[in-house]
Amino acid sequence: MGSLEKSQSLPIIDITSYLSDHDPEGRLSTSSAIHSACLKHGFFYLRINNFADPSEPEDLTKLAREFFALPEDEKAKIAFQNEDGARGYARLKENVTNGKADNHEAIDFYRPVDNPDKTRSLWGENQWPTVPGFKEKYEAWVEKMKALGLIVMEAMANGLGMTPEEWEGLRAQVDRSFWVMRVIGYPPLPDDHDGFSCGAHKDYGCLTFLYADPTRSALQVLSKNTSGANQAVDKLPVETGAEVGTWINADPIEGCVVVNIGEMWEVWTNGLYKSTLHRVVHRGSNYRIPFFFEPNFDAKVEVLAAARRLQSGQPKGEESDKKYDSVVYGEFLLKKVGGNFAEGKGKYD
Ligand SMILES: N=C(N)NCCCC[C@H](N)C(=O)O
Ligand SMILES: O=C(O)CCC(=O)C(=O)O
Ligand SMILES: [Fe+2]
Repeated sequence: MGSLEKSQSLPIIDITSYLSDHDPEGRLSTSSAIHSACLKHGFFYLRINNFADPSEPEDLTKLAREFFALPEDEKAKIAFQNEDGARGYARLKENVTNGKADNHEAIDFYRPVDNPDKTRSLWGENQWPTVPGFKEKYEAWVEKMKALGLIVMEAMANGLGMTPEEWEGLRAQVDRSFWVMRVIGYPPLPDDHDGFSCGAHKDYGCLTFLYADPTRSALQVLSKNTSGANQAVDKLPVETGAEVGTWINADPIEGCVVVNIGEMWEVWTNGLYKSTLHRVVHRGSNYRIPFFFEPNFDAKVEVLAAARRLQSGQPKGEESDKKYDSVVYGEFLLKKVGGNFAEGKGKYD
């Protein structure tokens, strides 16, 4: 019993077979494990210790600690309101989810754009802390996570039975990923806080790779599969929408990132994969770094034929009905980002 078992209710999948060309069987089983995890949970652990040295994210955490320890007026020098309303620092409780202030502070970075214009939402420039080494170390992490994004996307395409041509088509929607990197500082959530460290939400895009500090029971994932015999759960009520289920802890595992799929995967798979609600109840004081590998800003995301073949039960023939309208990722993102800040506080609300 105990928290380890809770963690293990989400599968642990090793990406090593996709790091070389020499393991076709390993790739097959990795892809099918990811496929099952996406069908069942929308969440899994990805073992990446053969891809990224564990000391790298630890360095990032130290740099984050240095920045967040600065006086508020120093941090305000890179406030998101000074830029495009999205890129930069957001103070404690400035982010809002489901109408309630989130008990965290954060810096958001996005893919740089060709002709920055800070009067357009999302279209400005990243604001980097002056903490020595911050920009270099974080930029190196972005490069790593972008590469990992493409690798996991290919594994997922294989798991869905996409042809090589179909994978090329999907790849072309994510090869200029409009990625987001957040550096989040969580102070301990007080008992009387009306809300969460981060309220229940789905991620917006494609794949989230979360490097998490060791604080346990912080990230909680909504599980609709409550019948698992071994599944230790926190029987907490679910307060958003019509969703029913139980919250399970996704505690960090050494050498792994926590991966979850965003809403664009629901569209691509015609609802076969569900993007899962999650929230954060952080009782400690620490730093977490989610990297969001997202589609290209102008990607037209539409139901994939491979998903419709799977749904019809005839992998070579018939296709199921289309249940999702297509979405331009950047338009979807703009709406989401517009709702992320308290009324009157955001620049473009
Ligand atoms: N790009 C992502 N996923 N950022 C984190 C989203 C946190 C929830 C957000 N405040 C909301 O209300 O949607
Ligand atoms: O900090 C975490 O554990 C998760 C944060 C998260 O869900 C998000 O930023 O989208
Ligand atoms: Fe999230």
